[in-house]
Amino acid sequence: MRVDVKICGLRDAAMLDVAVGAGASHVGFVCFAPSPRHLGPDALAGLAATAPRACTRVAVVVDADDALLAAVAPAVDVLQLHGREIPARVADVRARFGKPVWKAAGVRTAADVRALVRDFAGADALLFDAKAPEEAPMPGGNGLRFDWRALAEVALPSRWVLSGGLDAATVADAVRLTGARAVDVSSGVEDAPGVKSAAKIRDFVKAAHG
Ligand SMILES: O=C(O)c1ccccc1NCC(=O)[C@H](O)[C@H](O)COP(=O)(O)O
Repeated sequence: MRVDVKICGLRDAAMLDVAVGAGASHVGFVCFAPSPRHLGPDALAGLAATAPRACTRVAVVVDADDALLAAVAPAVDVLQLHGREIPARVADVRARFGKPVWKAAGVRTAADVRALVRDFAGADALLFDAKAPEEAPMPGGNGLRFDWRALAEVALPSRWVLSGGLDAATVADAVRLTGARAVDVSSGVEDAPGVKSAAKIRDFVKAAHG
């Protein structure tokens, strides 16, 4: 079975086309003002509308309130909550907005992974990212990797996504070592923060599928 690939942090139609053409199954749009990949709700909706139906559109938000979620949810297929949302908030967002919810969080140790799996059984998928440094302005999109061995010690749910510091050079090993069926990348397919590279996107998807 082909590994699902989410190219995250897309900001323009040209790179969206590259991602879709390369074979990405998911495309991600970040709505979080401190991010160099930030799109406001209108820009996000406009770009998401151009994605083909076969591609799953994911909105990435951080501790978003209902007003923001109401603005982005109709434009996408999945809401990725990438902040300090608690399990009850995940359940609330699922019920209120009628979209699958991915809970994303930074992990460092097997204990972190175990806690996430235990606490967020109600999420439609878990996205394991690297823990951001305390001083980092963003909880994700930092190009940082965690020790994938943390995943091996925990019974994982059926739907989870491997993320954090992946690139074309590492993704095949990451898939082989973790058994991931879905991977996510942002910095690893960029030339600079927020500036996607067509060549890196193509290389990443090819390596993930390889
Ligand atoms: O990408 C961002 O700018 C971002 C900002 C705030 C929260 C989440 C963000 N990205 C979410 C993603 O799904 C990223 O692809 C994921 O964190 C991995 O990023 P990277 O390590 O740069 O590949």
